[in-house]
Amino acid sequence: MQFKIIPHFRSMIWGNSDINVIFELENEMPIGEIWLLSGHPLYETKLENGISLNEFGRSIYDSKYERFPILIKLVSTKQWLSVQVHPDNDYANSFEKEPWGKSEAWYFLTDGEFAICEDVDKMKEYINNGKMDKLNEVMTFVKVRKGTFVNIPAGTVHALGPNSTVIEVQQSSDLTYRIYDWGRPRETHIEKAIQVSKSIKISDILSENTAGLQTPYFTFSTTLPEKDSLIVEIPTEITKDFCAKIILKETVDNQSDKIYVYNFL
Ligand SMILES: O=P(O)(O)OC[C@H]1O[C@@H](O)[C@@H](O)[C@@H](O)[C@@H]1O
Repeated sequence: MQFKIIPHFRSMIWGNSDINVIFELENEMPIGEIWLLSGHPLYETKLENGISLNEFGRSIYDSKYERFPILIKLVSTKQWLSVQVHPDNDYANSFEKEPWGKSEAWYFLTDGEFAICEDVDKMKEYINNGKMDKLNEVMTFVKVRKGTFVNIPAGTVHALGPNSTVIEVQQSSDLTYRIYDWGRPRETHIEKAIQVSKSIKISDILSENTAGLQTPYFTFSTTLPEKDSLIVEIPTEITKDFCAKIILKETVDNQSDKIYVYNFL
């Protein structure tokens, strides 16, 4: 059985107006995110048959989760996103009354760029000395090729770069603590960010020339699982009818123009 999921478009200051053109959208602001699959209260996606994702989820896992446990977006950029960090489960439970933190991972559909901070103590020094506009000095900048996977565990200080389009899989959370927004006037959340930031090495999160990656929360891959599983299938080419599909306990042929998310229940 397969169910198409109706996508939802979110404008972002750093978004990519090419997406507005592809989907023939009239929004004045560029679209930055297409929410492909979400049970999050900010936007709950519906399946093609009118059922909400959470309703569908409950028919599978009963009341084990308060909402569908993963959230999948297409993120497309023209500018840098903020330098930011996400909390882990413990912090989100204790201080945000949220069921989950936000570990995430990206698959680059285009060549692109991102940055992370490998030395959080140094970042704190810069923040304490008011050197916010020099934070780029404590970031490691990485250019990547189309087809690269990047894991961003909660606590990683990161920024997705301009002219990058990624499929982003994450725990179902919208908790983002911004540290620096490149001079744009949006709110920052420095105190919380400092509490949750961890030093992470590039070599531990970059997966080039691999079939995918596994996190404690999901598997994200160019290949299908060996055993029957609940699978989300995502196309790698963006066309007007671009959408994710849920595939339920069915043997599907591995297709080279699709990527898959599974092992998330
Ligand atoms: O705070 P801004 O720059 O708008 O970025 C917010 C976005 O950041 C990305 O890294 C992802 O975590 C997205 O899920 C999130 O919505």
